[in-house]
Amino acid sequence: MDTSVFRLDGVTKRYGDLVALDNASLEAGANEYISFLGPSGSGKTTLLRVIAGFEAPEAGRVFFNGRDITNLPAHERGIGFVFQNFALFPHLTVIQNVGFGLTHGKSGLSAAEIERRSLEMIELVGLSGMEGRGVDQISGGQRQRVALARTLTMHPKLVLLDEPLGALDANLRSRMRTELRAIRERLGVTFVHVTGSENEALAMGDRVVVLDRGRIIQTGTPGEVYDSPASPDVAHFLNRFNLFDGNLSGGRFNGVFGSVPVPRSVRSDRDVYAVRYDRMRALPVSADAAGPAIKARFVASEYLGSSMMNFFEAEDGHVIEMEHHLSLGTPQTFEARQDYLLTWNPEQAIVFGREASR
Ligand SMILES: Nc1ncnc2c1ncn2[C@@H]1O[C@H](COP(=O)(O)OP(=O)(O)OP(=O)(O)O)[C@@H](O)[C@H]1O
Repeated sequence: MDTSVFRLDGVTKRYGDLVALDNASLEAGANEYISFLGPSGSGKTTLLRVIAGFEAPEAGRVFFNGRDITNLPAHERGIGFVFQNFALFPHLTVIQNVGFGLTHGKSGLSAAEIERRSLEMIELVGLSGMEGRGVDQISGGQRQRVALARTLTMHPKLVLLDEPLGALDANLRSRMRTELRAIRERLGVTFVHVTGSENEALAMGDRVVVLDRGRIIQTGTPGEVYDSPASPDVAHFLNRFNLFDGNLSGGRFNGVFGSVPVPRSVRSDRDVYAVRYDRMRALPVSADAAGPAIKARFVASEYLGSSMMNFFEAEDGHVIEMEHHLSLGTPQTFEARQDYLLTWNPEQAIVFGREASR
């Protein structure tokens, strides 16, 4: 039996010669929160639009609640969609926007029932007291909540969110993240969320789906994707790894940092050595590093709230990032334009290569 809320089977979508989605297959269960992560143009929005029914795929099938909906028009699918720009009706009040789908659709509900459901959703998204305001009299974050409440009043089992937090400032974004998760848990809705931000994808998703050039290149929990990126591209999109080119041969990786034994490696079409930013250590340039080491010049630090990011530049121009979590104690300070020796424990590196063991 098909217990998934939605399932994609080999979906391909082309725009002329461009393959926007290439044989994408994916399944989501009830009450899951899925994030799509990928660089600009990787097909995230296209995937969302195919599920919603705004785009018809050239190949493959789309199932929703066990039913093949590939040829069903968007408005008959019962799938909620929150647009990037919220797409609210500017001349309507908050409550009129929230109740719009029920008032103008085929709900058959009485005006009193529509009002009750709209008020319930307005409360859920934390906008009680603002029902009568025009949507031009509320903030960006509040408009985002109106858009969400408008979708939720229709009681969809699946809600698609296209970069819903992109228009919000950092503070509001992190509050909305928490609220979206809470709403999901209260209503038992499956959310699919498109984001270009690796932080958001890792923070919000029960599962993260990584896209690149129209292909799904990895699906896993945030922990799995973070700890075991499937390819150098995934490691690159996560924006948490220093990546070094080189050569994997006979169980050793030869790179700019020397020749290092590689106990485990991941099969890939190219040889890349990845070290997480928070695994890097800086020693005085005269120190004798026992393992891999690169001489690099300190460029700048950036305070990120819970951690400090330090930027170094190697002699070949490669920028190397080193993160220090402030929970681990006071960060090291570095002298501008001074050289340091950057090193790490090779056990903690992730190595990709053509001759890899798996
Ligand atoms: N209507 C369209 N006509 C032609 N090409 C399109 C159309 N919509 C999208 N594309 C192309 O399809 C590819 C995938 O686009 P899509 O919008 O899905 O990417 P995305 O991952 O959502 O990107 P972003 O993060 O920039 O929004 C891109 O190369 C884009 O230019």
